[in-house]
Amino acid sequence: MNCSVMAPINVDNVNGTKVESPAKKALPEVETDTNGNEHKRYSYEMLVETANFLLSKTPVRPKIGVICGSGLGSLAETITEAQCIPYEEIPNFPVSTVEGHYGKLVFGRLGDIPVVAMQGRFHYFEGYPLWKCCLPVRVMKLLGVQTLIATNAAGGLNPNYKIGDLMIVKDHINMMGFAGNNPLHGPNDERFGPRFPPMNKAYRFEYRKIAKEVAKELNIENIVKEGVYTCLGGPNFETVAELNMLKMVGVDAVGMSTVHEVITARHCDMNVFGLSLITNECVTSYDQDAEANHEEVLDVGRMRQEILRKYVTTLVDRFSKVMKAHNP
Ligand SMILES: O=P(O)(O)O[C@H]1O[C@H](CO)[C@@H](O)[C@H]1O
Ligand SMILES: Nc1nc2[nH]cnc2c(=O)[nH]1
Repeated sequence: MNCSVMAPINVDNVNGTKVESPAKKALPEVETDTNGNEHKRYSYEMLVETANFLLSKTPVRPKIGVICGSGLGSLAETITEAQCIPYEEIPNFPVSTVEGHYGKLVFGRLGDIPVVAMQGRFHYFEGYPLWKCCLPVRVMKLLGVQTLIATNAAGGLNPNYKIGDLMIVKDHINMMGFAGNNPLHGPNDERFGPRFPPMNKAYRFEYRKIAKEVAKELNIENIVKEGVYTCLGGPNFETVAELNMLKMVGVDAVGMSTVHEVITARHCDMNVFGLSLITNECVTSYDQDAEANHEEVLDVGRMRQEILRKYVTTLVDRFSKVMKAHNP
């Protein structure tokens, strides 16, 4: 057998000289996506520059970050003492291209709690590699954010879900990851997290419990469900056969985001809460006439904006109490 021996990572060799990590040498500077667009890989130092830029623009030191899903940008309008920074002005940041995503970072307070909200996220179907879609999550980490609340609009696959329901994300299935597309693909930077992060506790149990209690307090428990989310690459909505396959493997709601953001957040040890707004019913039979469309997604976001604002503001308050209890 002809075995080649790999150089060990960052250890002295027998001659006492430093051996370089092969991973460091393999770092591709530029990645070309399937549309032929080039995306320059960022370094840790570039994200520190981004975070420092943001810290120089605002006195807010957020501990909780919120990602507003499609049509859910109004969540950020509840933020008081708000300072908005358009993505175009932020060094190294991508820009939003989807209707219903404004493309601003909003710093301020939800209740008493200092927060930062992404009014607009980045999706794979816009042409961004997954690692670039998740760049803001790492920037949030560098800003001091400990808890990420990721919201999204999603199609309801579970037959018990109705349009306008809210789904606490219990878990996800990383369908794109099955095909090798993962935001952590490529060289690992240990300053963010480990090479092989666990993912079995992706959505914090304590937060899910609180979210169910708060739903009762706010008298919205009849519309609050809990289930499994999956993200597909999009931008097309799913075929009947695809949806039936996803149903069989235990998916309750389908979208085109969130999973990679949550993986990135867990990799850098942020606590995560996920919330889906069920904006449309997934069509799982050839007899149904309905067709999914983005206008309906945005309309349902508008319809639920008041409830969502109240729910998320209360959750931020409760989560911050838990955070203080853990880190007095
Ligand atoms: O996941 P968010 O950003 O909420 O948006 C969801 O809604 C859009 C489709 O209407 C897709 O972008 C899908 O991902
Ligand atoms: N993939 C997908 N994303 C959505 N976002 C909102 N609704 C849907 C849906 O039905 N499917």
